[in-house]
Amino acid sequence: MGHVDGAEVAKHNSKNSCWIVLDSKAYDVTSFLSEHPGGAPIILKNAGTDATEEFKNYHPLDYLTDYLPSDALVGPINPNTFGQLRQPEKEKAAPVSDIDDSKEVPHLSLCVTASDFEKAAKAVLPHKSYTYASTSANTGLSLKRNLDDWGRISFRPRVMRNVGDVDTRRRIFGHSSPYPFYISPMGTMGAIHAGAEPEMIRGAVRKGAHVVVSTASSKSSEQIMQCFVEEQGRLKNGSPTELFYQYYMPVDRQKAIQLMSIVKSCGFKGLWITVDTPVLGKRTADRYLQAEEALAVGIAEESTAGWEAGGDNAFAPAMGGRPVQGQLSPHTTWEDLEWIRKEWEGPIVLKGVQCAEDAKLAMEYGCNGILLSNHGGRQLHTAPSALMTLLEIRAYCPEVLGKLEIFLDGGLRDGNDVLKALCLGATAVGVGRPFLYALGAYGTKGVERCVDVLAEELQTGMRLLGITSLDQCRPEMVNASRLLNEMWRPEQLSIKSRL
Ligand code: HEM
Ligand SMILES: Cc1cc2nc3c(=O)[nH]c(=O)nc-3n(C[C@H](O)[C@H](O)[C@H](O)COP(=O)(O)O)c2cc1C
Repeated sequence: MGHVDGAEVAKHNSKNSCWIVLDSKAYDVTSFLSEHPGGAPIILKNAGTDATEEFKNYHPLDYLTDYLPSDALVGPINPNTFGQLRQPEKEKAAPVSDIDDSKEVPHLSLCVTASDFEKAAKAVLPHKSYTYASTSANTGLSLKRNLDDWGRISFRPRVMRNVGDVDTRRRIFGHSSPYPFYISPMGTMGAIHAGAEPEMIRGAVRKGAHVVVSTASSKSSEQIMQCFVEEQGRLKNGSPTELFYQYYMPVDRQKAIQLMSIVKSCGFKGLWITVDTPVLGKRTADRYLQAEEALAVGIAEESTAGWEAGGDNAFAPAMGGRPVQGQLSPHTTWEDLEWIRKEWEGPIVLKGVQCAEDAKLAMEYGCNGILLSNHGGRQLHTAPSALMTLLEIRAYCPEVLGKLEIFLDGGLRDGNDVLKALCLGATAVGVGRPFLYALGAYGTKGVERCVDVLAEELQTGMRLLGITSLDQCRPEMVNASRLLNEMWRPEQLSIKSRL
């Protein structure tokens, strides 16, 4: 294949003919524009340029062979002609290359609650990145409910209990952590901080918090695990942090098995299969942004193309808000757990269980844990909060609580609230956005601070509640009447036996 000159590539910079240089090779991506899960505008802005560095912020180079048809390759770039390429536009929705000094980020000490990190992130992140992190489904009611429900349960504290020393340790599948909370899986951290997942992991390891790593990460599983091992090495393997893997099942069975074997060989301690995303929810803020971007580069008609509305393989890891071909299948069923179990011997958690019936099924299918979650309010409109689902489980299939490890996530912004979940039978709680915002605004230091903020609230909360270890959490320490009043009730009370 002959070499191509930069000047030739530079000419192909429109939606009618769009070439781009990635990893020193020119590609004709004209027909791929409408299929790109991250949207056509971002590629068009980089048409005729060398976009390798920006590309690597979002995805591994393997994607070029995985997702582009082989005839898209035009040829390697003539090495002396890089200077002839178009120069990328200065002002674009790029991931933060570092903290942007021109914008004011509050001093880290001013982040006193977990919610404060959002304000800081909003101040420094590019609009697109902040939108990606903060967006939620439809009218935003699922997200709002997640945030509100923690406050709708109150404590019933005991006094005079000698609470001088408190122990906040908890185990997840036998792996001890200093805290009963962990960092939830979130995709595309490269859009939030140039250090991406490794930056997040470093903060977690320094504090001993467990992390669930997303399939949709900006870095490969191997890179993430390598960073983990290096950071552990720096701390003489003294950190209790372990990494678990959040699994979006690829449609292609071979790829699904291959991914699982990578996860296994990397040494992740458990598989958290996301089951609330057969298709992507309607991410409203992302949609506005896509429409604006498309209008700005004059391709409004592409923005309503079929690939946006969903299809057989509909799934997009968050930011683009578009379905990704070949990713999670809407055809997944409970029976799939049978072959998954053959391939994966370690703990399996179903992430995204939202009613008592499914909690019971998860137990019957041999799962080791369930994560009660509505994906941070990013999927189904008016989905139940995790607390609501937990109350349902207590009412209709309490046997699940003794058999499975129970995790909750969504809207937790105060360490005290973790205690409410534990009193009602949870093992631990996942925290998402606060850590992402902390990463975006302050990198590793922000992640560490976010752990400290939650941990301090938790410790104080335990003392004020009158307990010194988490084993002492009991249902009678909380008043959940308000949520119980609104809990789902079967039309016929015999449902309990049918669950
Ligand atoms: C031309 C070859 C390209 C291919 C094959 C490709 C492929 C993909 C795929 C498969 C995704 C889905 C997300 C995932 O699975 O991780 C994605 C998302 C994305 N891509 Fe690309 N991409 C290309 C070029 C680019 C370029 C040049 C940029 C930026 C300069 C870019 C920026 C993005 C962004 C921002 C997302 C959204 C990330 C998310 O939603 O999580 N892509 N791309
Ligand atoms: C920006 C962002 C990206 C996410 N990416 C994923 C993902 O790749 N896989 C997944 O299972 N859940 C993902 N989630 C959902 C989280 O794992 C978690 O369920 C949710 O964020 C918890 O709610 P919180 O952000 O209010 O704490 C994502 C959430 C956010 C905010």
